[in-house]
Amino acid sequence: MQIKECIVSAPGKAILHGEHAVVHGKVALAVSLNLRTYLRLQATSTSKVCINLPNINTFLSWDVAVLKQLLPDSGAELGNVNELDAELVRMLRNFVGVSNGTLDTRSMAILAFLYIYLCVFAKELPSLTVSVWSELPTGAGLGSSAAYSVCLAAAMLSASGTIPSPLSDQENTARWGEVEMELINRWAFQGERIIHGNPSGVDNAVGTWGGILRYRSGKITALSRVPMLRILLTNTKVPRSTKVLVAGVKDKMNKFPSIINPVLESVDAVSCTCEQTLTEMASDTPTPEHYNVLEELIDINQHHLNVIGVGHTTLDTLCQVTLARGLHSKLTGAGGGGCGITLLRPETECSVIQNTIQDLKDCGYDCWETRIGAAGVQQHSPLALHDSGLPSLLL
Ligand SMILES: Nc1ncnc2c1ncn2[C@@H]1O[C@H](COP(=O)(O)OP(=O)(O)O)[C@@H](O)[C@H]1O
Ligand SMILES: C[C@@](O)(CCOP(=O)(O)O)CC(=O)O
Ligand SMILES: [Mg+2]
Repeated sequence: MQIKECIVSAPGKAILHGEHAVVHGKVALAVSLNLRTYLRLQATSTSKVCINLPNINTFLSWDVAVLKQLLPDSGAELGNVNELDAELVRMLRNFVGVSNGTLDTRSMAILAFLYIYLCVFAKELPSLTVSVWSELPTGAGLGSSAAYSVCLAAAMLSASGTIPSPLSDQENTARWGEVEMELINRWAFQGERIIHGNPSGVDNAVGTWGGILRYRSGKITALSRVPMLRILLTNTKVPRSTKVLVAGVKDKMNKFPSIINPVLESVDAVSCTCEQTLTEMASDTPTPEHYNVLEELIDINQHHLNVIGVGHTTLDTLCQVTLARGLHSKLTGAGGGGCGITLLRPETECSVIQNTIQDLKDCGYDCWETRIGAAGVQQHSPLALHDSGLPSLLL
């Protein structure tokens, strides 16, 4: 099979409000980040499928003939785009040698890759090499799993000819149309399901569309009128697993439904109030009162997230250290460690920001000001990335 080589990228995300609640049908507001995952797919004639994942120190290859044995004899259609094929996942777990409850970083990345590869190329498995490299910290709440899944979906759909390349001759970087992005998003969601267990779909939606999104039960709305927000990102560097944290919230809901459900309702109201405030700020000149509301919402939500059991002492420290400088923070993503966001007000002085960053670095955290609203999934010409500082295996 003649496949089309390609290089794609997708952004990470920060959730402003609604993490965890969004898994249970509540509203989340999420923004794309200027940190991306890049994937290069190359055609080979080795009769092998190779995957290079330097961020997680994983370099593997399989014979195409061996992978063919995983396809059903009947020629029945494999996992369609709307549903995870439980039988294929079970076979892949056996093949990779992992149990159902595995949290192993490598196994989940490999399972997601093989699943999408087998489903998209089911008719004729090609030999190829896929290399992925990310600017995002892995497993820290910034949606690295979704950016990885979006890249896998975009590259394999494109290489198989299922979606056309959006790049014209003169272009270095281009984006797909709505129909193609819809398909990429759906396959990426299946990748997220393999990595997360029970994802809401908000992360892969941001990785696909980029920008600032409102997300509720699969309904994605781009917020076009929002003020330019300045945000500090802090990585506590405490490792955690989204899958475990999401399952923990579900357990708490089952144990104390009358206590936890109202908290999730309240998180929903926080997201809606934040959306309303952002819309007001974009239509009028943002006032200090608007920022006061945004700060209060951050504090309220951080308490809620602690109540549902996804806080961490390092995140408490983040909130205390930034509050000592007059700034408000909350965890972002699954919590339990990982990253937090801090809102910067327009009048916040440079020296305050620099001192806050230094305080947080002194705690052993990484901290930087981020730019939000980056483009969603893109295809690049090899030329576009030549001076980009990406590792040579991608160029
Ligand atoms: N660059 C990457 N290369 C390989 N696997 C990745 C990469 N980024 C993310 N992953 C996969 O995603 C998992 C992390 O997902 P998750 O626990 O949801 O955290 P995050 O908040 O970063 O999305 C990793 O264990 C790995 O399986
Ligand atoms: C906790 C959750 O709301 C976000 C998880 O984000 P991350 O994997 O921690 O980047 C889960 C989800 O929405 O699927
Ligand atoms: Mg994730």
